[in-house]
Amino acid sequence: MIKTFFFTSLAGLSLAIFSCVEQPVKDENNKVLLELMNKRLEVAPSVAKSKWNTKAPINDPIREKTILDSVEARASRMGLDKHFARDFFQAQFEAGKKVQTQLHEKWEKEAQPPFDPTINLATEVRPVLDSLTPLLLVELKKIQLANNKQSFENFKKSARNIIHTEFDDNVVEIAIKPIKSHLK
Ligand SMILES: C=C(O[C@@H]1C=C(C(=O)O)C=C[C@H]1O)C(=O)O
Repeated sequence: MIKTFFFTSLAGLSLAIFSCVEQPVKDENNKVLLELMNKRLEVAPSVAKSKWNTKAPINDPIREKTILDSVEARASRMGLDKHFARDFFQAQFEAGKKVQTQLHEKWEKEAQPPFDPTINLATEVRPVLDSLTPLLLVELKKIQLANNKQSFENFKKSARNIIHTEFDDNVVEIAIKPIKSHLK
């Protein structure tokens, strides 16, 4: 009886210690990834403004291909699944383009004149996006390595908490979709 009690308590204690040590580490990984995804989305209004002024199309497949090719090469060097990396970045592009489209539709309705001062896409805006790429890849690698006990549903909840409310649920869903297959 005493022996059973002792072993049950020991098992309970080990479980408590294990969850205290393990869980925050994984949550922290997801938090950093989601914060970076949010930062990337926060650049979209500046991209939208610049394209509104210059009337450039929202979609730029050549620029996307350049980023994706470099992402694949970096992923391979890091031992990160290049298909996962590619899908993830394509999803970030789609989420960002959704934000840009929503803003252009709003400005269309409001007959928004060109913004002043003009923000230069190539020299001021895109470098911010490029600076986030290697940081996102490092966090993706952590997600790939984690033996995920955490469900996609939990990740989705964290995503909604961390990604700012100016980005609607649809934008969040688009951005997190490729993570689904990596969190059981
Ligand atoms: C952000 C831009 O708009 C779109 C989204 C991209 C992105 O999220 O990196 C890249 C190219 C465009 O299709 C851009 O043109 O730089």
